[in-house]
Amino acid sequence: MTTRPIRIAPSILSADFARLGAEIEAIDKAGADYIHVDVMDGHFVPNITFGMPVMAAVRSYTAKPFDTHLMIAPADPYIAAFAKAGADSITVHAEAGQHLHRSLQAIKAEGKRAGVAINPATPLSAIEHVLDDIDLLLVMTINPGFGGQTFIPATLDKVRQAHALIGARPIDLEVDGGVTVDNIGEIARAGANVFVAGSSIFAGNDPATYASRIAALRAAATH
Ligand SMILES: O=C(CO)[C@H](O)[C@H](O)COP(=O)(O)O
Ligand SMILES: [Fe+2]
Repeated sequence: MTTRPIRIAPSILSADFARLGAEIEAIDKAGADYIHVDVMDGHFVPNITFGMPVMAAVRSYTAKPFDTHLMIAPADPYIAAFAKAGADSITVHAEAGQHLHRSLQAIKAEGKRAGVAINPATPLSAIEHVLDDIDLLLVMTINPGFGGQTFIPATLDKVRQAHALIGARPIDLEVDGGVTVDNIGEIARAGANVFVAGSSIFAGNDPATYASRIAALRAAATH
C-alpha cells in the first residue's frame, strides 16, 4: 500500500464528446482529483482523439489539474503547445521516441509536471535511469488506444516492482486501463496511488452517477 495520497483521475475518453465541457464540469463537482486527457494520433496507437485546440476550449470548465496522456509519436514537437493549451502534467510514452530524457527536460522547461508511461510489454528498465527526472510514472494496465478494455493481470506485479523501484522519491505511480471498483483495492495494495478510470465512471454518461462511482473507487482504493 502506498503512503502517497490516493487520486482518482476520470478519463474523458469515455465522456460524451458532444457535451465535453459539461462532462468535465460534472466530474469536477463529483470529486475528481485530476482530469485525465487522452491524446491519440492514429500512429502511435490505432485511434485518434483530440489535440491542443480541444484542450484549450475546455480548460475553463474546471480548475482541477489536466493530467495529459500523450499517445503520440513524436511527442516533442507538441509539448510546448500542450503546456500552452492548459496541461498541468504531461506524460510521454517511453516507446514513443529515441530521447526520453530530452522529452522530460522539454516538459520541465515548460514548468509542467513530467510523466513517463510504459506499455504492458515494456520492462521497467526502460525508465530506471530517468527516475530522478520524473514526477509521475504511468504503468499502462491495458494496451493503449481504447477505453473499456480489461485490466491485464500481469501488469499488477509490474506495479509492485515499480513501487519498489520508486522508493522514497516523490513520484506519483499511476495506472491506466481497466480499473474498476473490483480491482482498484488490489492495485492500490500493489503501490499505485493515481487511478485513471474511464468507462467505470462515465458508463451511461449520466452525471447523476459520477459522484457515487468516484466515491466507491476512492473507498475501495483506501480500504
Ligand atoms: O489511455 C487510455 C486508453 O489508451 C485511457 O485512459 C483508458 O483506456 C481509460 O479507460 P478505461 O478506464 O475504460 O480502461
Ligand atoms: Fe490514458
